[in-house]
Order: sequence, then C-alpha cells, then structure tokens
Amino acid sequence: MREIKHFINGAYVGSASGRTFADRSPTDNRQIAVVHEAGRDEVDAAVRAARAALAGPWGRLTVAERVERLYAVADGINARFDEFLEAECLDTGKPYSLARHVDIPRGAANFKVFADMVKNVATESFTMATPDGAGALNYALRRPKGVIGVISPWNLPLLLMTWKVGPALACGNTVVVKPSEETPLTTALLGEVMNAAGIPAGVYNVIHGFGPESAGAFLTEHPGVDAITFTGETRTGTAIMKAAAVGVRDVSFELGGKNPAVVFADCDFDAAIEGTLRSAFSNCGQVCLGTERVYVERPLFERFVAALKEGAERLRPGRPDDPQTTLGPLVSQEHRAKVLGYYAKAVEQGATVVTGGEPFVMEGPLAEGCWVKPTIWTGLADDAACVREEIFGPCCHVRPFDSEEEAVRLANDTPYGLAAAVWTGNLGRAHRMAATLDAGIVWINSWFLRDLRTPFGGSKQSGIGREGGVHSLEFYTELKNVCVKL
Ligand SMILES: NC(=O)C1=CN([C@@H]2O[C@H](COP(=O)(O)OP(=O)(O)OC[C@H]3O[C@@H](n4cnc5c(N)ncnc54)[C@H](O)[C@@H]3O)[C@@H](O)[C@H]2O)C=CC1
Ligand SMILES: O=C(O)/C=C/C=C(\O)C(=O)O
Repeated sequence: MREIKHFINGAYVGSASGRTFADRSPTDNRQIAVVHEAGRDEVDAAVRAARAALAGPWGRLTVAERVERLYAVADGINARFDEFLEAECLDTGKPYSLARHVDIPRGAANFKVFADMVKNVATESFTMATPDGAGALNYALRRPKGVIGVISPWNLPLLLMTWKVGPALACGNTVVVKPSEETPLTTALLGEVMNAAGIPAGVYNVIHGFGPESAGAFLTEHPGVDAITFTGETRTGTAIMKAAAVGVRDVSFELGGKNPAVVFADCDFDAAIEGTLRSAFSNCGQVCLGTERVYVERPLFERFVAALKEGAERLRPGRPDDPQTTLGPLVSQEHRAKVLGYYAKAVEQGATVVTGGEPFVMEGPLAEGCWVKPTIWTGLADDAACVREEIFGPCCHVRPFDSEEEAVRLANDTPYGLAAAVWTGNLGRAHRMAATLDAGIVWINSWFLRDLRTPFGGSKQSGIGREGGVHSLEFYTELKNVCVKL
C-alpha cells in the first residue's frame, strides 16, 4: 500500500498526530493509498518553509536560472510520464487514452509555457514632464507576490494544480499546495521531480487533508499566505473568500459552471455532434468547461438528439489501462450518489430520458466502482434542477429553440458564466453570439481548444479574475512603479 506524506521543505514527512485517511480507486473502490492528514502544525511548517525559501536561494536566482529549473521540472514530468499516467488514472479512474493526451502533457507544458512567458514579458514605462524641465522616468518592476496557497480539485489533478504552480514559480513565488483529498498522488509525486530538477527546498510544498476544519481551511486561514488560487465549487470559493478577507489577501477563483452549447441548423452536423459528445462526456462529464445544456435550432432537433444518443451509447466503460475504454467512472461514491440523485430528480421533474439515467452494471471488481451511464434528457422546464444546477457528471439536457434571440436568452439564463460553445456556419452570427453570451470563454465550432496564452476564467458566479498568459503574471506578481527624477 502506498503511503502518501506531506512534502515540506524538500522532504516527505508524516503527520505528527498520526492521522491518516484512505485514498480509494473509483474504478473498483479498492484502497490504493494511506494519506497523512495535515493539522495546523504541518500547515504552519509548510508555510514557514515557503516563506524562508523566498528569502533563500530561490529569491536570489536570476530569471534565466529560474526558467532553466522550470524547464527541468517539465522534462522531469516527461521523463517519468508513465508513472504520472499510472498515478493519475489510479486516483481518478480516467482512461489512459485521455490522460496520456491531456492531463500529463499539460502538466509538463504548464511549466514550460510560463517559463517562456516570464523570459519575454515587458513592463510599462512612461516619461513625464516636471516643472524644472528635466523630466522624470517611471518604470514598473514585477515582484513575486510571496507565498501562494494553491487549493486544487480532483477532476484534472495534475493539470489544474500545475496550471497554478507553473506560473506562480515562474514569477518567483513559493507555494503550498493542498490537493483534493480524492486525488493526492500526482501532486505528491511532483515533489520528487522538484528535488531532482534542483528546485530549492521550501519552494514547492504539499500538505494533504480535507477542506473545512482541515488542511484546506488551515492553509487559507494562515496569515503567512499572501494570495490564494482555487479551482472548485462556487460554495467552496465563498468560504475561501471569507478566509482571504482576513488580512486582505488576493484571490483567483475558477468556479462552477452550467455551460451551454448552442447548435444552429446551418452547422457542420458531424463536427457539432463530435464536439458536443466530447464536451458533455469527456472525463465522465467532470470538466468545469463541459456542456450540460444543449440548445438546438428546431429543424435540427430530432436528428441531433438521435445522433447524440447513438454517440453516447457507443462510449465504453472499463479499466483505465484497457485501450477499448472510452469512459471512466465518477471520482467517488459520494459524487456518484450526487449525480444519481440528479438522474432521479430529472425523472421526477418530467424529463424524457433519451439514454442512460442509471448506473452501469459492471462485472467482477469493477462492480464496486463509481460507474454511471452517459445520460441525455429532453423535455425539462427551464427552471428544473438539472437545467439550473451544476451536476458535474456525464449528462446533458437538450432543448429546441426557434430564434437567435431565444438561444441567447436561454444560454444566458444562469448564475454561472464560465464557457459556451456555438456551432454555426454563419460567421456573422458566430461573432454576434460570441459578443452576447455571458461567459469567460466562447468556443466557435470547437470545444476545449486551449491556447495557454489566452485569458481563462469565468464571469458571474463562475469565478474571479483571469489566469493564462500575462493574466497569470498579473495575479502572481505585484507591480511596483519606480519614479526617477531626471
Ligand atoms: N473544476 C471544477 O469546477 C470543480 C467543480 N467541482 C464541483 O464541486 C462539487 C463538490 O466537489 P468537491 O470535491 O467537494 O469540490 P470542492 O470545491 O469542495 O473541493 C475542491 C478543493 O477545495 C478544498 N476545500 C473544500 N472546502 C474548503 C474550505 N472550506 N477551505 C479550503 N479548501 C477547501 C477541497 O479539499 C479540494 O481540495 C462537485 O460535485 C462539482 O460539482 C468539483 C471539483 C472541481
Ligand atoms: O486549463 C484547462 O485547460 C482546463 C481547465 C479545466 C478546469 O478548470 C476544470 O475542469 O475545472
């Protein structure tokens, strides 16, 4: 049995309390690791180590030296690709075919891309007139913000954690990471890569545990943390924001979504079906950018629903390492109960179940796993729970519309504003839709095409701030203006 310890000041350490919890595989519910649970003492030790490293060798490196080490981290992930792949798929149950192309390569890319960015970023400068005629020169310096608290979720554990840690380190900060209690393995493994890459002790720290009254809350409440970055549920974001208010610490939040896809009759039908299948069912629907509401122009509606059903029924659940597997389980029994609760509620509220709506019956050890069928509904009212609330499972509701105005009204009728997809062959309409949809990210005739230089984040209750490209640098640095009288 693996034993997962905290990673503090460059070394793996257990909890002084001896408290541990079980990490289970969602594939078959077997225990895969015993994980140490941090108390306030371990969190404090991690924050102190991070603070000391800021003033230590890390803080004295030149940008070029930092960049070189971050490249070594990326190379270190790639060199141990298969170990990361195995650990990520063991924790999440996701198919190797998915993690091999998305999670692990992005884990490495998140270090390289932001290393390149800090190498090339400029800051502004202004000359100004002064009464004596000599003038003055203003220029801005970017300085690390300090110790960054990173709270990461379970759906894309390595990808989303490194999406924060990569730019934070590139900007010269140090971090204390609290990975999700459901998926601690790859965050723990990254400590070994950090050491091998020559990242000084204390720059990357990891503490394990839960959220409220555990490691997550202890970290966000810790006065030694200068800023907090979080991806997860909107309600958790609210709790973290309250903690961050003490000491007036900065936050960057990427929160829930109830993302629409709008499909016009003039779309490329096959592309729209392929894209919508991916956006609704990839990672078993556990992607914050995923589509849970599909609006289809009426003339296309019946054909679209039939093709989507056929695609959903082609998905094959199975072991992550089986090349035939195209659908993993949900992350936990608790999450499965939540998703199945929505499946039951949809029926109570009058949905037509086009396909799915129930658990998969699996054989052998997999019978104990967190499997649910990909599910498509039609016929729900616009205020039904499954149309309003984030489910985070492999499911979507499909509804017809009759005009562009109606499609915009329906798509925007949500407290969330993370992502949207529009499928149309009409370029003018594509741009109109992009401008009027309330979302941080609008994909036209695509989904999950990610350029890491672009702003990423949500409007309304889907988040605060933007990360990606220079926007990450904005969050992870303080700009200092220097005014020189000439
Ligand atoms: N990427 C996303 O947008 C995600 C959304 N979700 C949504 O959230 C729902 C609940 O899943 P959870 O795992 O409970 O998500 P969560 O938002 O509660 O957990 C995410 C992270 O926050 C930590 N956390 C929880 N409460 C905290 C607190 N008070 N202070 C500090 N840290 C805290 C957790 O330990 C975990 O590391 C899911 O059903 C799904 O709808 C979950 C994970 C990712
Ligand atoms: O950065 C990405 O490409 C993916 C982001 C996905 C999420 O933030 C999520 O599912 O929570």
